[in-house]
Amino acid sequence: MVRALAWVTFLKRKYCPTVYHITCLLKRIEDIHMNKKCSNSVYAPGLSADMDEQQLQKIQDGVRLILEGLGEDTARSGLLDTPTRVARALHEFMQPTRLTNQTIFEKSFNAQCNDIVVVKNIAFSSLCEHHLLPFYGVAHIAYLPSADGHVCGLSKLARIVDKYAHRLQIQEGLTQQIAEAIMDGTHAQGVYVCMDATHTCMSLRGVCKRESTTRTQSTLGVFTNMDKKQEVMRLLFG
Ligand SMILES: Nc1nc2c(ncn2[C@@H]2O[C@H](COP(=O)(O)OP(=O)(O)OP(=O)(O)O)[C@@H](O)[C@H]2O)c(=O)[nH]1
Ligand SMILES: [Zn+2]
Repeated sequence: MVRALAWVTFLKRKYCPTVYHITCLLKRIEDIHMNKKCSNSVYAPGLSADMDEQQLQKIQDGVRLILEGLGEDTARSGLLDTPTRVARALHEFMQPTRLTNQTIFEKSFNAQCNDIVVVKNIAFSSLCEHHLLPFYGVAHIAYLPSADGHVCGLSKLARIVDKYAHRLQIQEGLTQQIAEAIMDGTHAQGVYVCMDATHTCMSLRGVCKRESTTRTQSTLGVFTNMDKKQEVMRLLFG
């Protein structure tokens, strides 16, 4: 290891610019490869790991146009930095972590567990792909671990929720993607995901039904059996 580091230092010193460019190139190839390989990649589709100047510029230009469309003076002091702020906020929202599903579920614990595990009330927020307005609520997750009794860390279920929530979504698709990711990642025998959410596109505009909430569910593996599903519903909702 020490020798390798010394070697890198030597190379950098001697051929610094070339090494630098090769390192960048390799990193870029790795990024492209990771994004292609993992349809499960955490990157929101269309966004690269670090928003480049071009992407930033596009969003900023779009926000400026929206402001103009709203009849605003984009040169007034209060709005000067707004396009940049919105671009950064959107980017932050759409890209919370670089972890792939494989990395999230890398570790498992041999708990000899052959019963249902339930995690309730995992708060999430997402953006409705129809109106680009937030929808937010809680996810409830139940899974029956793999036949060999391995379980995943509880926080990983919340990480998966965040990963898929931080992109443009409809609630049904989000629910399904979370369930499938847990099923694949933990080799579970069954997964049940239920999400309750408020859609601001429905509560604050349009039909303006402030109190309305939407419940979606996805049922995989053994839980598609009615008895098992009822068991899981009892555990989750009493
Ligand atoms: N199924 C589903 N529909 C959603 C979700 N988020 C928003 N919508 C709905 O998407 C629909 C878009 O309908 P459109 O008629 O194309 O758009 P709109 O004219 O803005 O519709 P209104 O909201 O009824 O004013 C609306 O009915 C929204 O309530 C979601 O997560 N799942
Ligand atoms: Zn909407």
